[in-house]
Amino acid sequence: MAYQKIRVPEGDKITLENGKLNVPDQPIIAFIEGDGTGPDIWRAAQPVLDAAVERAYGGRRRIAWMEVYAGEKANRVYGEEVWLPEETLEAIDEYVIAIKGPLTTPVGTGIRSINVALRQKLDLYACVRPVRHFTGVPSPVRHPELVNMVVFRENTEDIYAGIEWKKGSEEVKKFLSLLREHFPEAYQKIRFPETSGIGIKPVSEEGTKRLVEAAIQYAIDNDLPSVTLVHKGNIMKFTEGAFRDWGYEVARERFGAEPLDGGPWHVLKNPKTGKEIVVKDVIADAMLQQVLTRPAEYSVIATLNLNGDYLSDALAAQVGGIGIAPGANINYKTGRAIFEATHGTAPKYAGQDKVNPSSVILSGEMMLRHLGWHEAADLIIQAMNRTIQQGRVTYDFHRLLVAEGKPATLLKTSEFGQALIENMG
Ligand SMILES: NC(=O)C1=CN([C@@H]2O[C@H](COP(=O)(O)OP(=O)(O)OC[C@H]3O[C@@H](n4cnc5c(N)ncnc54)[C@H](OP(=O)(O)O)[C@@H]3O)[C@@H](O)[C@H]2O)C=CC1
Ligand SMILES: O=C(O)CCC(=O)C(=O)O
Ligand SMILES: [Mg+2]
Repeated sequence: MAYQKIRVPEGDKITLENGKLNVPDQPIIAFIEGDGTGPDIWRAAQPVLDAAVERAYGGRRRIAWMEVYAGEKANRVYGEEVWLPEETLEAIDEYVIAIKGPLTTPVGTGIRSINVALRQKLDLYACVRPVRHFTGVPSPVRHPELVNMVVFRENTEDIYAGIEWKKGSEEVKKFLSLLREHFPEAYQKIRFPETSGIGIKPVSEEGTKRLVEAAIQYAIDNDLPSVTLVHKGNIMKFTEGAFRDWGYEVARERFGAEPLDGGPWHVLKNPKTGKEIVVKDVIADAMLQQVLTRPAEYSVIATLNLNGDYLSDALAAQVGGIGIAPGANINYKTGRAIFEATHGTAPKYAGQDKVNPSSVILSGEMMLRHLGWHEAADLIIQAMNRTIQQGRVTYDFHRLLVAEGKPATLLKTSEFGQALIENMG
């Protein structure tokens, strides 16, 4: 396809065959630099990913990076108020895999999230956020090494669908009159109808089942002991409660799980190892304390969009903070994916070459594994371990290490990237 502003580099397309990726030696991979600190971290991350590929494959493989635009940079390239150009979506769709920096979303006004729009428009239904501790990373908890979880956050529905109307708007008036006419009892429950904004929370059986299926399959493929469905189903019975019920249903229907001691927990046999995998559920508020008090009991977590957003930042804090929290948005049926850090644009640090690039680098590490380039991914993990153990860290870890009276060398974003490259292989 011919693009207006996107320059397609020399290289080959990743293709999809029966849902499996076909990765050439010089794959074209799209990237979005991001807003705020996005350019700082991407400038540090790209050389690290390139060095890992170069060292793992001795020049036989190379990523051909293709910049695509979204957010503030799209305004500069395409003109004002162009936040997510159609050709950005087309290019990611055509080239299958992308990695991105964070993009700004204003609070209470202005455009809706471009991050969320990318996930929804490309139907990247699973937001996968692994949370693990690297030895030497400072943490506010006493045993961060017990935190080893992977959050599967539903990525396309829930209140992130963006169906909401402002207080006093024509839309809200129309909606309230519809409610008053057809659902008078429900209407009575709205405490202050004249001054309410209204939001809608769609949660579907299809959306839930494909997400929980991906989470259980991940537990099978990675020989993990449990999948926990996290919901607020006591209060929101037909959305979050249904999520739990559909989750157990897919465990039974798709994986042959059976109720454990009469239910509601289930157990299934991992077809690859013969070991048991427990599928359990925990109510979301209790889960936020459980992950602090009994983290070793949780492994894979499957949850709805908002719960997953909260939980992934809270879990990241336990292993050093969102500066080291990677993620991926994946459609497991097609293999299409956008890799991105869990954190946002951290605008107060923009342009200072200061923040931690680990989240986006580890998102790149996830991307390399998704491509099947495990040797390059392993080099990144090895370099991360070495560099952190040398106490060479960015401001976020440095301030915690200093507070603990531990030795540490303060590095800039770019210097941390260089240290990783030095420590590779
Ligand atoms: N996927 C995406 O693109 C996301 C975008 N956003 C957007 O980002 C903007 C800012 O959101 P905000 O709520 O401030 O959250 P951020 O995640 O941007 O920042 C919150 C705090 O987290 C810490 N932090 C963030 N990134 C890093 C990093 N790379 N290294 C070290 N520490 C880091 C900083 O803590 P400290 O102050 O303690 O140093 C920072 O002040 C909003 O517009 C929001 O919508 C938010 C989340 C995800
Ligand atoms: O899109 C945004 O601005 C925030 C998204 C977010 O917090 C997340 O995906 O974790
Ligand atoms: Mg978030």
